[in-house]
Amino acid sequence: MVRKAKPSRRMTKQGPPPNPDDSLLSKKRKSAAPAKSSIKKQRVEAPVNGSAKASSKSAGKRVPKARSDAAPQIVSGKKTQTVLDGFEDGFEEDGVSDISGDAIDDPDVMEDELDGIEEANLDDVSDDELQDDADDFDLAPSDDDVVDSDRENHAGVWSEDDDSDAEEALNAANIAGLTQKLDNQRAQELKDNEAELQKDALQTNIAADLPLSDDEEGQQKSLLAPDLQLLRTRITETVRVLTSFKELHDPARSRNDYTQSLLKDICAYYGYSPFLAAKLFSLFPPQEALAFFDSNESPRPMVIRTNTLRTARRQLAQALINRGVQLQPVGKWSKVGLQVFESAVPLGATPEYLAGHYILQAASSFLPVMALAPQEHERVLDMTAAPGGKTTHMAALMRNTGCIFANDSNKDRAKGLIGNIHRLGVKNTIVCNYSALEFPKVMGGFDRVLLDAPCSGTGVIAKDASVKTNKTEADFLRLPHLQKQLLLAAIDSVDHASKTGGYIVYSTCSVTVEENEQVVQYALNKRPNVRLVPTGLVFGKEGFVKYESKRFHPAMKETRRYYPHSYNVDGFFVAKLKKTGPTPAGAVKPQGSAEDKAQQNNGASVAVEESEADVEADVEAGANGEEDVFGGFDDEEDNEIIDRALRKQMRRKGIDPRATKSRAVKSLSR
Ligand SMILES: C[S@@+](CC[C@H](N)C(=O)[O-])C[C@H]1O[C@@H](n2cnc3c(N)ncnc32)[C@H](O)[C@@H]1O
Repeated sequence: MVRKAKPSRRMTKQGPPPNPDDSLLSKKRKSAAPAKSSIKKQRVEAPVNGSAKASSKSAGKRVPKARSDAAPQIVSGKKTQTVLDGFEDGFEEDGVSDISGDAIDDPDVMEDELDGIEEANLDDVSDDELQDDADDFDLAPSDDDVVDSDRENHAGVWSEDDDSDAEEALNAANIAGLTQKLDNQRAQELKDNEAELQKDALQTNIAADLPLSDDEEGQQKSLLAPDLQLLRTRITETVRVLTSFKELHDPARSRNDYTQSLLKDICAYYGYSPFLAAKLFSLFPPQEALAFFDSNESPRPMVIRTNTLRTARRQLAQALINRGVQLQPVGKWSKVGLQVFESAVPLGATPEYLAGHYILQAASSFLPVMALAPQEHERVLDMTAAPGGKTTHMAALMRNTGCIFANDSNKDRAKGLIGNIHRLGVKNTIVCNYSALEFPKVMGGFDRVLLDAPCSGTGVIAKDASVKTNKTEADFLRLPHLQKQLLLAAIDSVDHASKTGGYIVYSTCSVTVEENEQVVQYALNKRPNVRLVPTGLVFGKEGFVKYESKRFHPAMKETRRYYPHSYNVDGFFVAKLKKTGPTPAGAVKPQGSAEDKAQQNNGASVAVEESEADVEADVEAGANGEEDVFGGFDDEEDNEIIDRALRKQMRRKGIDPRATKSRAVKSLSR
């Protein structure tokens, strides 16, 4: 009987959350230096079973690293049992396509490995048999498995032929040498610790930036190390006051006063620019904001998506378990995700990886594709597709039928896209290399379009800490402008009369309102022939209908927001739109479409049906007596601000602002 240990926060399944609480407020901050992403680093120490420490140690013993190419075998009965627990609640029905003969015959599938995996079907094996199998493989490494380098080295020195004097002398010399070595090591450690403390103190720069009370100053002078602790305590205390302001505030200080000093502390503690700290802080109540900042200091769990064109999740799980990977289904909401807790092998280089049985993909990246729900035999456009995580997911859902156009404007990134398409055995996809802005002209009439837009990345700060400092006001003008234009292009590329679809999904890995609700609202205003519909996703927070002075369409609550502190996934936004009528006059028509031909033949404009969303928006606008209830979408004004921001940014990047605008835009959006 295997008892399950209470999982740590990092190992909890991704999905519907525990509420953020104070326990989340005690993580050490991470500097804004770009995070290096390596598989090793992403490894989560928490085990599937037992305490984190004990398990990671024993796993290290049980699974020698050099065994990545070893023949599949069950390494530990305990581990197998644990994963079976996961299978019970998470693997009931994979709902995946059978592995078609085609897929297996594909020359780039490793036949041997597939055979092995087919044999490892858990359905066919009883629990007892599994336990028996597991017992055959002892947890302790056998003599054959482990090369004891110490034993080899000492053999010459301590052989039975040595005479005892020489042995003693050698022993003494050995001990002296060892002692010296340990002393040196210790001295070096002390030096390193000192340097680390100094560095921390420099990074926080507290003394220079913040006015401190006499008490705090006294404490600060005594040692540099407690600075962070002091700062943390003050942050927690200020949040406490802001949360129960009436009861706890000092009458001499206003709410704004508290908020400003809290923001300063947040910048110092976590390393954000004041601009971004304020922007992100404004999205949440103070306590939740802190949980958000904290969660950006630790990585999200590593997740892989089963490629159901090649295998089934249960089979993949078994194959990886046999290689010493500890994993579990990502949560009930996904039938293809596996969360990896620890791996004895590099997950980007296993035979299963090379054979395209899975792709390393963040859990939240599943969500836009699940919302789009592409159907078999449809014609689908992925406007910004590289490196293809979502394209290949769509191909799997469509069981390699129909046709996907996978487009990306960046040629280099498109190479990665092509690589993934080949590795994963995708056969229904055409890769193209246009600016997606051109798309309705290049081709239209799609059943569904995915726009996974380029964005500021404020949802993935845990992966790329440089976002903390390198995003400026100009980025939050330039990016939303591009996103708005791209979304219009996406809408115009869809066939409103599609028998099976007519849907557009807009997503970003950013949490800012400017890049999400505001972009969707702009599209609702400009395209009365679309309306927001439910995403069909079983978890996620509602999009804002109200943010600061802005008011959005009530249907904006159908959009979904994802936060690292709420669901332990990357920050994400997903909106789903249904096209209800033809593209309005004046908008670019899909080339070759009936509307395009009609326009070219008659020079006449096509009538626009008024959508529900539009009528509602008009009614609301009228009721408020305002011209534009949502405000802030004045194109001319927008363009002027963006031009100015672009010129400024170009000068900073050393580009001549007198260069043509289109060239400048191109160079900056690269
Ligand atoms: C968020 S990434 C897409 C990730 C991709 N959907 C996936 O799941 O692997 C955004 C992509 O948009 C591309 N991009 C940026 N501007 C574009 C444009 N105007 N037209 C087409 N692609 C663009 C970038 O090269 C980048 O690959």
